[in-house]
Amino acid sequence: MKTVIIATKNKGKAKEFESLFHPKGYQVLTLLDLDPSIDVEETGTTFEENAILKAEAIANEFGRFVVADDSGLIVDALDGRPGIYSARYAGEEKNDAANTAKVLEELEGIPDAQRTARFYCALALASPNQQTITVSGSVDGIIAKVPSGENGFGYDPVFYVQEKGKMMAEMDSGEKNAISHRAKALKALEEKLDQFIEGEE
Ligand SMILES: O=P(O)(O)OP(=O)(O)OP(=O)(O)OC[C@H]1O[C@@H](n2cnc3c(O)ncnc32)[C@H](O)[C@@H]1O
Ligand SMILES: [Mg+2]
Repeated sequence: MKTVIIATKNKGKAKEFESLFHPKGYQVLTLLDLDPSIDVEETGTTFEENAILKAEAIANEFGRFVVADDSGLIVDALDGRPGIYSARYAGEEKNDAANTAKVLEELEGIPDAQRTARFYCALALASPNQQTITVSGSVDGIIAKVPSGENGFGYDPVFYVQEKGKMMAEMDSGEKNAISHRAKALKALEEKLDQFIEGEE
């Protein structure tokens, strides 16, 4: 079986990449499998820059091609926050519930019409031998007032997707993968992946 390395330590992302890559015939390995002690500093100012930093560092570490994901929640009423700081919004411990609570608190008193947001995902594909490629995807939503749903991760329990009439965390993985920012970015990457892998051989 073909293997793809994803430069992530986020369990929620890892699960989604598995369900997205398995049907394409790839086994997924993440830093959680390979070496959880590796930590790449996310010093970029955009999702793309951070995805490139992670992908290139891990590609150089393992000497082969790697995909990295940098993603987050962009809330219009918060001037785009938490944005690239989504993982650590409420502190270094990267607590999903605390991050979500902080966003809800900051949006207190803001009516539904002004609670518009989107998830954004930048993917970088890097290798020691080739020029790095980036792609992106996004999905629009509204920040709910009360969390609901057990599925997914991160801000999914407060991200209401109007076209589906439910919260992201109320969708099963198939439903989320049909509309998510990550799935859209991966679709864009898919078109370039085969050619990139040929360049490796
Ligand atoms: O850097 P890696 O190791 O990949 O893991 P991370 O959790 O630090 O990942 P990011 O730096 O890309 O930060 C992304 C954060 O944005 C949020 N996020 C991204 N995608 C999401 C999704 O599909 N559903 C809910 N929240 C999401 C969530 O809080 C993530 O922790
Ligand atoms: Mg991170």
